[in-house]
Amino acid sequence: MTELTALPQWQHLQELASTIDQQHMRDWFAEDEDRAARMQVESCGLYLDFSKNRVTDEVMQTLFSLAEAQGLSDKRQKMFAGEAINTTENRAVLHTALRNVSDTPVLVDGKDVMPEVKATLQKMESFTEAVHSGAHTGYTGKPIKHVVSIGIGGSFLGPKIMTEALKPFRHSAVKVHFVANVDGCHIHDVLSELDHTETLIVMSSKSFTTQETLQNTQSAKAWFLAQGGAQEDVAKHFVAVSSNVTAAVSFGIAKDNIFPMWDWVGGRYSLWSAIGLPIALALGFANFKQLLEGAHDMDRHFATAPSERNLPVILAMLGVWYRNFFGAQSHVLLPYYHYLRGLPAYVQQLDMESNGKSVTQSGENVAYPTGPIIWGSEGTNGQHSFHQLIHQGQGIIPADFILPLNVPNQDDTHHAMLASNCFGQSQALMQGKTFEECFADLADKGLEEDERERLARHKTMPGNKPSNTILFDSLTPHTLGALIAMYEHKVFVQGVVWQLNSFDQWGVELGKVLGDRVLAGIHGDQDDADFDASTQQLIARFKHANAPE
Ligand SMILES: O=P(O)(O)OC[C@H]1O[C@](O)(CO)[C@@H](O)[C@@H]1O
Repeated sequence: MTELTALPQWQHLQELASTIDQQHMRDWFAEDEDRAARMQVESCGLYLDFSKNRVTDEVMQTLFSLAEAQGLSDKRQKMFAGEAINTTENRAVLHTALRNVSDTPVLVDGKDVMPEVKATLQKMESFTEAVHSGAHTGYTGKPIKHVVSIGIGGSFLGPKIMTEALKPFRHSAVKVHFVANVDGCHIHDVLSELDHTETLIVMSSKSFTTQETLQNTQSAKAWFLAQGGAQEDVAKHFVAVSSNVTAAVSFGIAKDNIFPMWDWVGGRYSLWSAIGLPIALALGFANFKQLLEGAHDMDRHFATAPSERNLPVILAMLGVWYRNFFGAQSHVLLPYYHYLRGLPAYVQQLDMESNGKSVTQSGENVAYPTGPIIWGSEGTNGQHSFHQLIHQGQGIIPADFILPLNVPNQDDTHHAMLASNCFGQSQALMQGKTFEECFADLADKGLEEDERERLARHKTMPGNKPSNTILFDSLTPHTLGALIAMYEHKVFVQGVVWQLNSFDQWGVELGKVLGDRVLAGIHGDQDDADFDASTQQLIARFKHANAPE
């Protein structure tokens, strides 16, 4: 395959970028009254206005052509077809099969995986209904009122953030709590509020080897027993989701209480699998199903829409444009909806664990920037904090503004203000305010000319800062499914362009191994000489502070 940077499309984009760097979006809007109408797309309940980007039609066409030159159509087809595109782990990548609500079979190594997927969904549905109806009780016969979901990374962020985002859809029978960190404060705080006879623990770990999740589950079990539960009562209160059924059984989870998943589901793509059980318990299975259906709609859109109308492809290629041709180091997500406040953290794992890589599929060092830093928080809070840097700081930070047009349980006053802030911010980022405008504004302040000039320089807003605006009618499970799947496919497209394997995460392994060794060092089971001088010093301080009196 031709080196990415040697492709004619890449070279052409470089030329276009140097011209566009001299132009201002403000002028484009003034000169081209069709711009906004042309640069908008709507599908799966999501509306995208991408007109406030530093792109022309020619740039967009060249970006789409670059994606094709990198094999987008072929690789997308391979992903949906269950080919082993995760080449370092020799695995298929089939989160799309988990939400395949059609009757189409999906083959992995010649075997249709859909019967297993459907059987697991059925098991989730029956269990959720049994908990909600009170058919599944705790060991004293009391109904389950609290669910504690224990898991980390993809076994935590998806369930937690989807449950939070869909708060208006919550089922009244149970309240779901989440524990991820091995920091004991978290599990202690959650469990200390609960009655063990009414509590169900859902332990979620694809690998069943993750230190944090194993330890938190052990602590939860110790709590359950200390509160008066007996070993034979554990089965009524502990279930697990894992692809490692053998390890789950030897840990002590009853076989019937294990919800399976498969190695072709990546952790950060797993909320659609049984990892979504806490979502179903929190919202009811029908709402979980709607989430899957929304994602499936986005899958169909991604697979079939031409690039010009394809939401994930457009977003991905705009990201490539800024990352590779304008030096953008990060991308900010700005959900203007309190319940969607967790979205930046969700997309952060999705994007940064997928494309935070410097070696191509074939093992060569990349010669261009890859995955950006993803960050952000809910509007309007960010406006009174970090937006300053987006407006007047150096470089560009492309932004996604995300807003539901309708919200539940609110009067219109708040929502109109929220929307006006959202639209006002993207407008300010785009148009800015010139030195001359700022200077004129200071005319009647009674200032000396040089003071007016000095202040106007500080007040000048460069503008020309890019953003997308994503709107939807209201945040239903269906819309949320489509929104999350859109970001998943955006990450996929960027991985294709950058020639990365977006589905492994070797970068997290060394820290785990060394962390285990340090733990052995703390317990005195590992020789000090095995650590560098700094680490020895830190361990010594920790041991000293925790030494028995
Ligand atoms: O579900 P598991 O196997 O416990 O893994 C949890 C998380 O840990 C990671 O492997 C990274 O450490 C993530 O990719 C994953 O989502």
